Amino acid sequence: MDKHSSFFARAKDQGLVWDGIAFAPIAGLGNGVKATRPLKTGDVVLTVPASTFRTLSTLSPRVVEALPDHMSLHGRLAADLSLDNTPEFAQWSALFPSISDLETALPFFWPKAIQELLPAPAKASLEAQTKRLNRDKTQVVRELPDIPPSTFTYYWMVVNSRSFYLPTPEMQALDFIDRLVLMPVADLFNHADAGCRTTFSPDGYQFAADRDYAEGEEVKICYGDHTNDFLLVEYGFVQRFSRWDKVFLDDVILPKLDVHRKTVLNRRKLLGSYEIGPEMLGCPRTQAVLRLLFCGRGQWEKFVRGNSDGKESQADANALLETLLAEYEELVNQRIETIAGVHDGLEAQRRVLMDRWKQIELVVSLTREALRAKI
Ligand SMILES: C[S@@+](CC[C@H](N)C(=O)[O-])C[C@H]1O[C@@H](n2cnc3c(N)ncnc32)[C@H](O)[C@@H]1O
Repeated sequence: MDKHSSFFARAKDQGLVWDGIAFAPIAGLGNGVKATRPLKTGDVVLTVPASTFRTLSTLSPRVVEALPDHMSLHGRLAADLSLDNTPEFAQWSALFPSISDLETALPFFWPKAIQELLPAPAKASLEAQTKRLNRDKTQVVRELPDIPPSTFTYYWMVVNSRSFYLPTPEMQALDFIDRLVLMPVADLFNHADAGCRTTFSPDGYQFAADRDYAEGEEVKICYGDHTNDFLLVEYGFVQRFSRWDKVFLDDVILPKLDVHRKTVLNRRKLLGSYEIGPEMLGCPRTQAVLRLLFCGRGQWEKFVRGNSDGKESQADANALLETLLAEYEELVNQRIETIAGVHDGLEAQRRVLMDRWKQIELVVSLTREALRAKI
């Protein structure tokens, strides 16, 4: 990190305080944060003053004038970074992943043939992400034509993977997912499913150890209770074990729903995210969609309204779940075989896809076992 010493010196001059941590390359994760001494639970390791935030109130006049207020803050921040040619920004952005890092890691940049092999929930996240990016890009191409679209896309992904949530009154007018702040230095923390306690006050953000850390151990934060499909699309990685991971049956259920059933489910906010697992077998959404596939409409309405506990249809629901799990197991095996045989994309992209499908394979098999033991 020596070549970045002027960036960290400037951050200190601006009032950032860190204690017991240092910033260092972490094998396979880019840069990160390490404990430089044993840390005790509650030790404050980093304080970031609000005066160093990059957010709505710090957008450059050019961006404020050119881009409408109704455009996402995400897009406006990406435009702001695209136009920033200050030496301070050059120091900060020298720590960002390169374009080729992002092109390797983020499914958005993958060849279509490899994107097609993503699990359904990851495909849904990718579709939503692409829609948000394209909406912002259209606006920027029109209003700030000197920003090359590829530069905007790069910074849009940088904002996507490095921003924090800002709960200030001025953010309340924005969509929840758009209440964003960029915090140089704090954006070096990597993700774990449990990590440092982050506390916001009008003075800024504080990061405190959530547990004891040994000297040299990596200190992480939790980006949120995200599934691996979400982490892959938004951040470009999959965790080996995560308490927040979920496996869904969407790949086999969604193709079985006709337009009418999709409309009915959509109206009740029950379309997609049909979770499975050995403990719950099928979550309430899964139980609801299973019944929509075989119950009469009246019986289904009673079930989803909570006017029936569904006991009378449970045996049929279990039988259908078993059939769908068997179908999914076959599809998962096919995906694994296909990924092992394709040459599209990069080895790293195929590897992460394979890892994800192997995780799904395990959950499907454990769920089948648990269901068999029950029926
Ligand atoms: C906010 S940045 C964290 C700092 C980043 N490692 C860097 O070098 O700038 C988020 C990015 O770090 C990487 N990352 C964070 N947590 C990770 C993890 N647990 N496993 C693998 N990569 C991780 C991903 O590339 C992610 O998009």
